[in-house]
Amino acid sequence: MRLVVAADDAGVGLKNEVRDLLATDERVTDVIDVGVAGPDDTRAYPVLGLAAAEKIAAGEADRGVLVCGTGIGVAIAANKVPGVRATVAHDSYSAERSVKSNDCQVITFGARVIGPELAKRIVTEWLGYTFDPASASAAKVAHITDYEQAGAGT
Ligand SMILES: O=C(CO)[C@H](O)COP(=O)(O)O
Repeated sequence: MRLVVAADDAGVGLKNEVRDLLATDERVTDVIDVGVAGPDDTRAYPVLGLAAAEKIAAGEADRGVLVCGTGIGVAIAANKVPGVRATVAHDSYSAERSVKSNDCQVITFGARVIGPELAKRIVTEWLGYTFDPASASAAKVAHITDYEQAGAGT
């Protein structure tokens, strides 16, 4: 699995911890870090959330882990990229359902909300979940995709 990671200055510490963990996971073949590299880079969360989501939309990454202060801003930004589904998930059950129910490719964390050990545990679990396209959830996700592809609001 190819992962993309990104964070703003509020999330960079947690992002780097998660990135380093992912690099040691045998299920992960590649980790693309689109930044920021450190807290001195003050580019705002939408820049990083969009950059990471575009890697997924372009087929360069399979999934992403994004971090900002709350996880909310990067999730909103990532969800603006067609075909990308992102959510904050600070608990194990939500992380599981984000994949199994919603086929989310992106999980986001708030570095001001969740501690690094819990975030890393959730990411480790999250890597093991897959979406079943034959499940009853598939038609529900397809409804969203169909709306998006038809041109939202048109
Ligand atoms: O959490 C954030 C966006 O959801 C970000 O890290 C901080 O945003 P701000 O409160 O607008 O500075």
